[in-house]
Amino acid sequence: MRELKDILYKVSLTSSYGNMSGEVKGICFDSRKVQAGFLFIAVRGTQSDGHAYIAKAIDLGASAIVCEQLPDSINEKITYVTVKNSAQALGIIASNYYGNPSEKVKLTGVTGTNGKTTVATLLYKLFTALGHPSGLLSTVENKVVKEVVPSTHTTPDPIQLNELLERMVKAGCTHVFMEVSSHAVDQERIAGLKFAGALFTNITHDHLDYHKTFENYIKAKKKYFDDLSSDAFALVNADDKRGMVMLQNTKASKYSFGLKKMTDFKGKIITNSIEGLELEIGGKNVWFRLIGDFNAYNLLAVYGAAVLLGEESDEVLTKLSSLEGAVGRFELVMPGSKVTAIVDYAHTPDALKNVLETIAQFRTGAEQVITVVGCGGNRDKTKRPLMASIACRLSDKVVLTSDNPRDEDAMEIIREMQAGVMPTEVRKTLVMADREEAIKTACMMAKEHDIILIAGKGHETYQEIKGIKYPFDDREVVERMLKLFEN
Ligand SMILES: CC(=O)N[C@H]1[C@@H](OP(=O)(O)OP(=O)(O)OC[C@H]2O[C@@H](n3ccc(=O)[nH]c3=O)[C@H](O)[C@@H]2O)O[C@H](CO)[C@@H](O)[C@@H]1O[C@H](C)C(=O)N[C@@H](C)C(=O)N[C@H](CCC(=O)O)C(=O)O
Ligand SMILES: Nc1ncnc2c1ncn2[C@@H]1O[C@H](COP(=O)(O)OP(=O)(O)OP(=O)(O)O)[C@@H](O)[C@H]1O
Ligand SMILES: N[C@H](CCC[C@H](N)C(=O)O)C(=O)O
Ligand SMILES: [Mg+2]
Repeated sequence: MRELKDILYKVSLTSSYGNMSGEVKGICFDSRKVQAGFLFIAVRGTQSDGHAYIAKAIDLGASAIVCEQLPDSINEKITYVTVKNSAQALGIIASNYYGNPSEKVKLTGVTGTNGKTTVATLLYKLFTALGHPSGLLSTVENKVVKEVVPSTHTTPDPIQLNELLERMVKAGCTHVFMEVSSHAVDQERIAGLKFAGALFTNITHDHLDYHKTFENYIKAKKKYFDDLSSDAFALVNADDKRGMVMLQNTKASKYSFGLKKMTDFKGKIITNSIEGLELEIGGKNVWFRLIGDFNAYNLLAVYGAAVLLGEESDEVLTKLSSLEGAVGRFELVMPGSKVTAIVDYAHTPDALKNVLETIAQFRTGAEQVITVVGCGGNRDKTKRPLMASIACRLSDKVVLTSDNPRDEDAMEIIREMQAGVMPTEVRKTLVMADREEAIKTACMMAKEHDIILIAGKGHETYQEIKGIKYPFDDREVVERMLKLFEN
């Protein structure tokens, strides 16, 4: 039996009314999911305010309410608890409700604009290969040892998150690796979690629709490090302008990695080819299967974290050297075809630039680089002209298309992208809002040895248009089109 007062352990209450020893049958922050005997936590969101649904939650059987402000009319049969920040309270409550699972594993979080999925996935694969039952919480999928649990967010809400962590503990996981998005930090989805370690990959332009300014975006990431405990480690990319800023106010032990400065985990690129990367790392030259300079940073982050988690350096490098990255990241479709087709999840200006610059390093110059790219709807609009501009500067032909338009008009998004196309580059662009047609057109235009980059959706198996997720997989579409034009 779980009593309310136990579930509220470590939550700082500003007031309480009613029975604090009642049994809590479940916890919930969405009134639509409340059942009899549940605790409802009213959270202020971006679209609406959970406080407006307290009465509805009680109608559905909620017996206790956590809120920042009491409703005008109080129901004598219900227990009310007020707190300063109910989103933060929700995190702590969810941890308590599921038995504080993050304290029973070594939980390592990865934050940064790009590279979170790659680093978290590599860590999960590495620790599995090293013989540690592990868990993963990522954009692509969640994993409880080998069991796949579909993912809806980069970082799940606190209830899903702690429920998954509890399942991982029960399945015997000793280590868990998770992505920590800036939205999650800002919305307190990770409040109440105990981290053994935290990693910072980089910060570049993204999510200004949500954070409004780049400074706020940096602050959200930094808060993650500010809140770590003194027995955790914080490992940051020293070559990123904001890497050391992340460490400024943390109580955790401070470490850094990089290619340029003197750091705790320093690497050097020896060879960078379409086959992989050779790095000087941990005093050795090691071959890796990942492609592109940016992946040297991801590999160093993984190596550093593994060593800080107590693994033996040589064994880490041996195992890491045989691993592949995450699906939909620089993924070659039908390798060996006449045309090289790459699907990549680049959905920020920096990621797109990195991927196209990587391609530029490998190309001979005789072939064409054809890029198919769009930008997501209901997301940072200021990325749109920048991404189109980068695509044009670094490609021979560009097909501007749709990503996930969500609630926006697909053509309007493309028009905003076109604002970034210089008059001299207009002749190399085509507009084709239908993503399948856009990929088909790229394949039609491609001659032998040409390179097609399909950017933005990576592993996604849907396209979201006006609230409906239609099945769509870049990898499947390009494979079908390549076969169509093979002969
Ligand atoms: C903008 C954003 O991040 N929104 C997230 C947020 O929802 P919200 O603040 O908009 O919620 P709201 O609709 O205003 O509702 C406020 C409160 O009222 C409650 N409510 C609402 C209606 C009702 O009838 N009853 C009721 O109780 C809601 O349950 C909620 O508690 O909190 C919800 C629960 O945690 C999230 O599902 C939701 O993610 C939306 C769907 C989303 O698309 N988020 C994206 C932007 C996101 O989080 N992305 C990051 C990755 C970004 C990256 O790094 O690239 C991620 O971690 O996935
Ligand atoms: N360290 C890095 N630096 C810059 N770009 C990177 C880095 N790692 C990956 N990328 C680029 O960013 C894309 C997304 O990578 P990944 O999925 O690992 O990032 P993410 O941070 O998890 O993204 P999201 O915020 O959507 O969860 C890749 O497809 C690649 O184009
Ligand atoms: N985590 C990112 C993913 C973007 C993927 C891209 N395909 C898009 O839809 O914009 C976001 O939610 O902003
Ligand atoms: Mg991710």
